[in-house]
Amino acid sequence: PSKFGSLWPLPQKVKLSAVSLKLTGVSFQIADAKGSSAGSGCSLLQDAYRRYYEYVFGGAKRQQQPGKGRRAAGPAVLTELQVWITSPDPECDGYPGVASDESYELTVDQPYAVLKAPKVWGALHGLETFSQLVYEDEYGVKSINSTTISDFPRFAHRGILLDSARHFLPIKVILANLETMAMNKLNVFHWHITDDQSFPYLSRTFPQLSQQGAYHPYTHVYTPADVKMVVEFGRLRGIRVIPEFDTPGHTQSWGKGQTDLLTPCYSGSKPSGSFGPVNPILNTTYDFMSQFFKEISTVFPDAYVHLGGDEVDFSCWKSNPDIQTFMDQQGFGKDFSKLESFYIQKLLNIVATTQKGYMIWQEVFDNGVQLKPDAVVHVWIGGGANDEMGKVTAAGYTTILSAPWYLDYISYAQDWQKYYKVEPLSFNGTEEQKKLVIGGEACLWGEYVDATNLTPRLWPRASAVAERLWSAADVTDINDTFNRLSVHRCRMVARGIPAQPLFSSYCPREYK
Ligand SMILES: CC(=O)N[C@H]1NC[C@H](CO)[C@H](O)[C@@H]1O
Repeated sequence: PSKFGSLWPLPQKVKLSAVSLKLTGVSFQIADAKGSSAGSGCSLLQDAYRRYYEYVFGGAKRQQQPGKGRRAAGPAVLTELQVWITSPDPECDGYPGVASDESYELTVDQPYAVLKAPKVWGALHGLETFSQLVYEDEYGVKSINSTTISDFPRFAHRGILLDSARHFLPIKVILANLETMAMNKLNVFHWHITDDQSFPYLSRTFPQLSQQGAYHPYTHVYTPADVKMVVEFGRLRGIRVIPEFDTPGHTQSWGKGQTDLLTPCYSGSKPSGSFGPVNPILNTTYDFMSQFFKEISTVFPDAYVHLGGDEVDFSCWKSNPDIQTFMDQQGFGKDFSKLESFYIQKLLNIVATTQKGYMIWQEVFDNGVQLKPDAVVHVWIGGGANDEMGKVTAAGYTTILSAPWYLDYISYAQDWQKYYKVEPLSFNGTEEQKKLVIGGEACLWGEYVDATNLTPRLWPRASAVAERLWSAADVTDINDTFNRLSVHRCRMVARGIPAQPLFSSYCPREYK
């Protein structure tokens, strides 16, 4: 077993002792400390206390009395975890953001434990850590060792991308994923909500988009109420919900409901009947995008929206005579990346007027688009990602890394180890450049993933990314990690998450 018990991700500073304290469901409670700036009106914390009480004691089906079984000499009992929010503004009713303070300090001692955090976001992480310190003996009696922990994340942006366009993901699965993210201290849900295959987002302004573009207009859509539920469920767990509406490529489904939006492709002098990327030469395109992203800015409260911009295929633009004429007028010659940049530039300006920051896939940067200083460039292309990290940060842009963490690629054996061994700052650059890397995301694209296999394919492989993004850079001992991750995986299983096994072994409480 690991010297750090089963803590995952590993906190920055941990001092575990051998002094064990008993705790029983009947005599233990989680409560607001007297001096806390968050009182009983802070429903985010009250909700979390109940959730974590359930995690610690809920699983104990067996009746438990303190002192049953091996009689310890006068076992010390832990009766309370006191939660103390120290900042005058606990941010109870706020939303997490890239600058949120997620730090906490946890001291477990007799007769009670104290969890101190400037904001509720750190308290949520401290509650998860506390729940991970509790262990039970063969009689089901719970214990915790006296401990002092001081913790904070190495990176601010620690995300999971899910793709609800290649396969529709039922809300239940999305919420379960948010719950599991919280168990791993991940704090960004990148919702790749639309793509070529389907448009499941029900827009109030343009209802025909899902009416025509969803796999099915009633059973395979996300209503405004569904979106609100995902956003609030995430907020209560300190998780940002960043939607991605990917354009100008990956937009076939948009054209079903918005008929003049996509570029008509030509074969010879006639339209072929197929369509390509968003048509960048029509004013109606930008009128539509203005209204659409205005709505998005009101439905999703996060300060950022992801605008995509990946994998734009130029062949359709090349075939269209009106596009040709436009290219000539603009003096773009045959360089279609200039046309892509023309479109993206106008889109970024539209989104900027909605007071949102934006994230974009790296091609937008690679194609020389003028970005706002707070733009976030998302590095995803495999092979050469280190060079790309160097280039993007040298240009002064905030950057997140996904390239080595495409979890939709599966293989035999323990591939989590290669995700774990990634060092996001291993590229050549100055300290200044390294500071621009705010974190990363594990991506589970949906071509081969739906509700039947999402969770076991994502967990515990994504847990490896979670520790890489939370813990100190020098946490690299793969053997200690294997032991901790094995226990962590069984804890997720015990909490009802069908996380797949690392290797041959067993869990005290198997999935059922
Ligand atoms: C940014 C990005 O990754 N774009 C595409 N690249 C390949 C992926 C599958 O691995 C998805 O198809 C995704 O839509």
